[in-house]
Amino acid sequence: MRLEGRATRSIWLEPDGWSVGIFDQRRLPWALERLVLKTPGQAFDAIADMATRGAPLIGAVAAYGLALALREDPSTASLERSFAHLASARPTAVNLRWALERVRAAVAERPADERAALAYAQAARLCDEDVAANRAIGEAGLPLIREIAARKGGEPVNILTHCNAGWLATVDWGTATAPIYLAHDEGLPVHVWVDETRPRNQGALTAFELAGHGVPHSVVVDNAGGLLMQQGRVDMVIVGTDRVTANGDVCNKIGTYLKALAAQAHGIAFHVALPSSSFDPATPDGAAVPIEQRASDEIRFIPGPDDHGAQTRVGITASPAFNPAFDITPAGLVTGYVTEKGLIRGAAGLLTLR
Ligand SMILES: CSC[C@@H](O)[C@@H](O)C(=O)COP(=O)(O)O
Repeated sequence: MRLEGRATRSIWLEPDGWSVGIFDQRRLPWALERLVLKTPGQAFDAIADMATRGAPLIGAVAAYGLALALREDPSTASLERSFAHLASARPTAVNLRWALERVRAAVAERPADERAALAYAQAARLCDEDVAANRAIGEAGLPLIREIAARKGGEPVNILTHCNAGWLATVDWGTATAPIYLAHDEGLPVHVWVDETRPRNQGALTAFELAGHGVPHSVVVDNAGGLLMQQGRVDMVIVGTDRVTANGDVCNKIGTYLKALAAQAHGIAFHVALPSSSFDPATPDGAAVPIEQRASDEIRFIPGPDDHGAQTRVGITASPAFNPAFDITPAGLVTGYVTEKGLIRGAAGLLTLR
């Protein structure tokens, strides 16, 4: 998407041709800082500390992390060690292991001196595929917005989203945001309710993106969704996902489930956008997904700039806190899965993704 007037992806190779550039998402939306990853350890830290985040982008960073490891040491021992280490950076998004497996499969049977170049090529291919998949997700989701727009005869289509499933969370376009960007580009009136998404406030990233693309939006606190739906001010909900299991259960950022419950209570469509890399047919249902448990300080403190722009944090509570990062929305609450292969209604159709 466009950033500072230029077409920009969320991950790139630096001019040296081998180190990997990403944005430090911990600093957004206050500052646009880039990080340069030169070692697999730096790739691991960027994922674990959430400098980079979002299921597809985590996969892309891990893929390049494995390429960086093979550049240092192309042995099989190094491949397996780095694979295991990078795979442990975060537990929930299935894209992480998927991407690492793609790279490992491309290099494992090849001579050591070819492995780094092959790994870089595979990581680049995976990134290009993600961009194409997200664009296709946009095309598959656009008719949903068109239908509502036609019904509303010129009134804005109000779309609620949770977390950041935008271009910053993928390589480009985003998943949940791709249909929104395409709708906006073709002149449909859209307005996005952006859930703040405590505790990491990924809604601020979504708002940053939407502002950059000129899409009207409002950030709301996570608890506002129920009221907005009750008042008829939400036409559809669309979210991304970290993993959709074989039965169609959806693991996504904590708070997604409550929005799905509210949407069902009010007869509002609840759509999940996903590339096939987020589908995990090997995990039977949501109960089997490892839910990441993050530090309680993420709840107890909020980071941000002070009045002079210096990074600081403020306390919210001195009490113990419990911080599960994801939740499970049962398949029965999902109206449709918006995928690069089209709109899928019903979990059985997900099997076409693998
Ligand atoms: C296209 S991104 C989909 C999901 O990864 C996204 O909604 C989400 O939950 C991200 O969680 P995060 O903890 O910020 O990595």
